[in-house]
Amino acid sequence: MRTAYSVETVRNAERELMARLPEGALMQRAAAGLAAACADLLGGGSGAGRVSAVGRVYGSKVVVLAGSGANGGDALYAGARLAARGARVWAVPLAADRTHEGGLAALLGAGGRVADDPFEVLAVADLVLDGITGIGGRGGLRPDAVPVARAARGGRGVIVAVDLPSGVEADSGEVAGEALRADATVTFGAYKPGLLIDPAREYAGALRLVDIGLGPYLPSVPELEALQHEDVARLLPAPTGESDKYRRGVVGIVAGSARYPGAAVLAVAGALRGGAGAVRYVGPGGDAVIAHYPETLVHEGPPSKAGRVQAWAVGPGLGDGPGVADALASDVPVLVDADGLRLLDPATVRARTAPTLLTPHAGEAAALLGVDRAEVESGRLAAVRELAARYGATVLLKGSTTLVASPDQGVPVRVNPTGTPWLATAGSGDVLSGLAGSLLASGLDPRDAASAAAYLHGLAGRLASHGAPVTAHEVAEAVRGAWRDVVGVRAGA
Ligand SMILES: NC(=O)C1=CN([C@@H]2O[C@H](COP(=O)(O)OP(=O)(O)OC[C@H]3O[C@@H](n4cnc5c(N)ncnc54)[C@H](O)[C@@H]3O)[C@@H](O)[C@H]2O)[C@@H](O)CC1
Ligand SMILES: Nc1ncnc2c1ncn2[C@@H]1O[C@H](COP(=O)(O)OP(=O)(O)O)[C@@H](O)[C@H]1O
Ligand SMILES: [K+]
Repeated sequence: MRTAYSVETVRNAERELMARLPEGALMQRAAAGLAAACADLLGGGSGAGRVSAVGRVYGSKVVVLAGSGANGGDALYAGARLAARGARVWAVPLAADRTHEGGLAALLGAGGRVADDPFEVLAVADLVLDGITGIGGRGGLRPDAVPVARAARGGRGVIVAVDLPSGVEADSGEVAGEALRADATVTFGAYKPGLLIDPAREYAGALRLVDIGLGPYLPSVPELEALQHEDVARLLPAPTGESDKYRRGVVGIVAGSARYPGAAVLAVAGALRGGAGAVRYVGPGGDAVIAHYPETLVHEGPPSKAGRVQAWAVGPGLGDGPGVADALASDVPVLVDADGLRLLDPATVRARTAPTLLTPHAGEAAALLGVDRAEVESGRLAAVRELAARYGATVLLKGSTTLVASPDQGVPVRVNPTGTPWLATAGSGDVLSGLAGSLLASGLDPRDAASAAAYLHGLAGRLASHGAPVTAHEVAEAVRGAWRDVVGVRAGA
């Protein structure tokens, strides 16, 4: 599990740890880890967007952009370490009289210099350390930092953000104004939410975490968590000798309409790959569904007359078709997506006795919240939390970063680490609905079902795409490969 902690939590932990260490020790740990990561990148270490051409630290040209806080201190001390290994290092202090004194002295003592002309050195730098702001930064870059940041980006050097790319909001992932896009970010003690959530995540490049000993002082519950293969493997259902199709769970799919018949097929395609023992389709698209998947049980509806299911997934391509209210009136978990989300009444959802899972994209989330789509996209974390609270439901917010929030207090939001922008293709959300509904039917709680489905769906997207366009149907077909990859089954086994 990868975890992320808010600025306040990180600062509290740092305070406790610092009280037990000699003055300045923590900054030295950070600087040592940062310098090691830079040496790796200068040596051609991969992972970052740009790769340094110099091949070694000795003789390389390094520029340190130093803001007025401790973030600048980290960068300057790391610069000093690189200078001691033979790099030519220039400092560019951005707040002349408030530069970290100890850091600057260390850099000058190791043979580094203050740049006479920042733009001249940025043009030739092999590596630029962005120490303008870290967790103390507020708002985008200040105007005086903007030309320097642009020159850094315009040069050929690898840009390494210290703790965070300067200009991004650590707690929310928002970017209010201009920020410095990095090739790699070396972060200290813990990931911050902004490093994992777009738009800020886009600015961070490859992530590296430097352990500065904060672990024992961080609370057990983070603000944000990202499942990894082993976490998802533990969640996925596996049939046993006792299993039969009903015990494995039956998922009901309410999707498709005369206008969108394909949505029924795609939602069923996802559901069939999701671990339920049977898929029951309810709606007008039964013929198309059977033509593609004869293993589906079909019924014209309404859902309450279609037979017992352990969970419903309602909404993809439904248009104004019926079925949402009927499914919501049931006593089993219900996933509501797409057209099912229109006019969804919070009171109806809150009154349900079984869990509800909503899966909006940014446009649907914006409509539910009564705000602009851009507001949701720039503040995903706040939007998903607000929706979960308002509806008393688990919410999976789709998009470039997929987030899953629980309505319960003190439960970390999950951020999905898999996926590819190639998933932005018509119908891929329908596949996700079916997949998540199937996992709900097989007994996962809504938060686990949503995050495991997003994980598999994102991985399937990557496997099916391999860097080329992919269709929703192919994503569904690749789910089995993703599942095997997650549970560690090798081909041929
Ligand atoms: N607290 C600790 O124990 C440790 C902190 N560390 C470093 O310290 C950083 C936090 O240091 P600080 O609290 O001094 O804060 P920062 O260095 O992140 O930034 C604060 C300074 O930046 C200025 N500033 C704020 N917003 C700005 C903007 N938009 N544009 C330009 N300047 C802006 C402020 O006026 C202030 O002087 C961390 O991110 C990390 O890099 C590390 O050394 C590890 C240990
Ligand atoms: N830029 C992106 N990067 C990664 N994944 C994306 C991006 N845009 C969309 N997706 C994913 O693609 C799927 C699209 O779903 P949705 O918006 O419901 O489309 P549709 O209604 O056509 O099925 C979701 O899983 C979403 O998270
Ligand atoms: K920074």
